[in-house]
Amino acid sequence: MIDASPLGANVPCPSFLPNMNSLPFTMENLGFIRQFPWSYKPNLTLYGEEKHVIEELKFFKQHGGSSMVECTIVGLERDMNMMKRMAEESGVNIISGTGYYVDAALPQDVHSATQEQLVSTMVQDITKGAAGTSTRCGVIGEIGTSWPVTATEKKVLQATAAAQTQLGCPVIIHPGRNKQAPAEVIRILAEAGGDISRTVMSHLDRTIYDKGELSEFAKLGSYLEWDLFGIEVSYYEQVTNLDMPSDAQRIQMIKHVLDNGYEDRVVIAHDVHTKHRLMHYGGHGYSHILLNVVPMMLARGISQDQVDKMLIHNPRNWLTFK
Ligand SMILES: CCC(=O)NCCS(=O)(=O)O
Repeated sequence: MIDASPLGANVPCPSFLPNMNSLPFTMENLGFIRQFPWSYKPNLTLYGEEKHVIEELKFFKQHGGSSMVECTIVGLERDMNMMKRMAEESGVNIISGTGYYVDAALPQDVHSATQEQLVSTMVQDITKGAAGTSTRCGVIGEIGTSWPVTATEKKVLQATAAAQTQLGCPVIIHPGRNKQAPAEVIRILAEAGGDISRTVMSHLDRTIYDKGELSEFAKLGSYLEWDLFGIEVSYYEQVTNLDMPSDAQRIQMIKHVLDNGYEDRVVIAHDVHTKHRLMHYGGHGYSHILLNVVPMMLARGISQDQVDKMLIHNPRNWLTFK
């Protein structure tokens, strides 16, 4: 469950629709919302949508889904009690994240905290329970970083590496929107003693567009994640001179790394953080990969064995504490 308002902070309404935020979420406005999802503030929270999220998790389970990694952390309005309820009611395992989102979304107490305090909170969230509950997190992240990485984000990355060293836990990173960002984050984590082989670099869809550069990044040894499956609009509001790839292009990039021997390193996801991607609002929901993407992959020369690695074995290995 997420409030992704930080993603809308610097995204203006389209010039021909300056009052977009006052529009109701209706079928006639759905075209605008799909084109400008981060401009439309009512789209940026899933709070109030619990009933639909639970129904859609049940649908995911009916179609073979069993677990979901839920990366809502400090800065994105995590609610541990709600996630527990959703897991219990839907029957889907929810693996919840601890940690800190991008600098601009963080409360002042995170900026002023010491690295040791951040480590202690993340370790506590995983070993005892998070946010005053007895519900424990199972992963650190997605840790938010910008480009360039800010001082607070560097402190958080160093704290993440220290917590990971203590616990042997999985980590997932949100890189800044620049092709150099993933390697820079890996460098900071590695220098702080982090285990890169147990770290997922997310959002590669909108970060590394070139196959050669992707091959270079893959050599650094992290898991490689394409997690914006289902976003099928090429206009990327966050960086308007970059294209958001289609599912077909995501699959081409994944096939490239699989063909280069990285089949134990690829993971995929939907990163549902807006209303318009829920089935209730005309979106693809949590089952798009299982229902639509896997058949496309198989038709494009990716084997069932490789699909099973991406959907079962690689996530299982990543999520297992060492
Ligand atoms: C809140 C989840 C998130 O940050 N997703 C990535 C969105 S984008 O940076 O790729 O636009």
